[in-house]
Amino acid sequence: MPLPKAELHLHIEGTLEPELAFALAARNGVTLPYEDTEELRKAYLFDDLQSFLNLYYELMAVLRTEQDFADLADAYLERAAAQGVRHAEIFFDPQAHIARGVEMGTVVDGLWRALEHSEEKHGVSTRLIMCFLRDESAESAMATLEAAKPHLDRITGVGLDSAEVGHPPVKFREVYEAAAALGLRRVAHAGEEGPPEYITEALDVLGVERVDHGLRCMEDPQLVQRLVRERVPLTLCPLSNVRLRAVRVLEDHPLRAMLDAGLLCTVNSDDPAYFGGYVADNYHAVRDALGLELEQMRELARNSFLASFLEHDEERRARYLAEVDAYEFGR
Ligand SMILES: Nc1ncnc2[nH]cnc12
Ligand SMILES: [Zn+2]
Repeated sequence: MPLPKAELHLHIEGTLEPELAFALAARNGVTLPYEDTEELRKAYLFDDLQSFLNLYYELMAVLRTEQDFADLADAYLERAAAQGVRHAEIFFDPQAHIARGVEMGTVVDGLWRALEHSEEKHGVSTRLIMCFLRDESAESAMATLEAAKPHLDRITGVGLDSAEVGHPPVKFREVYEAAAALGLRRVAHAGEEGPPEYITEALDVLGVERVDHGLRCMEDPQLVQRLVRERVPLTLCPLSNVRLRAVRVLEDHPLRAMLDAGLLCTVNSDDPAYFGGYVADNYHAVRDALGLELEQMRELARNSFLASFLEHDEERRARYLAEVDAYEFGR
């Protein structure tokens, strides 16, 4: 049995495996510019975030109906459960779908079809986090928030993703203020490719409660001190960082140094269909590359529940934490 954990940084569109992409393409009469899954997999060699995003947005063309989104989410939840995930806070990118004529309601209702049965079917509790594309305008983000209003009973929070450099958090100040006024939780990608200043800005201007990635905080010791002091969780994605060349090899990943510094680190998969592993694969990869002790593996799992948006369900959080404490490795 794998170590129980929460996954807090997972783009549902990034779980689109080549086999499902081709199945959905056939179902929807969409032609993909790849002969087969093998040829598609050969395109999974990325130079940076943008080169990945190009393929990520291209493949989304196969997602058209509620059932497509339901199938996508259900496939993820099944895999996640097998990797020990007990709770998943799932990002989705509505603007990327709306741009193709797929409405917000289709996306949310479709995802919900899978999420509403997730506990009984997979033993995984869930939350949905709607991300704004930071390389689109602030006006577009605001219109997206407006379009989400009829669905807010199923959306826990907002996030910020896509191409980071040149799109600082401050661009989305008003949108985040409006989201906060609606009672939505706030997170943002910052410090993946962008500088440490983007992390500070995400905290001070957007009021985020968690930083997605936050990798580059290590360049600024004062920022590290602040993140430790304020117990700001970071949702790290080690295999993603290697594939998108934020770090050269996993052995160079700063995770161990970050834990030693007292940062509240979590390990997540980001876009597992593209980066060579789901969340337990990420845990195992960092354990092997960085020589993490079993107690550090437990710390990562504990952190994932502590950093989750489960506070309206403290009983459940306590149950998950107890499962981590009781977990025996190697059994
Ligand atoms: N790692 C990542 N960074 C920014 N935007 C993304 N969208 C999907 N994955 C992403
Ligand atoms: Zn991400």
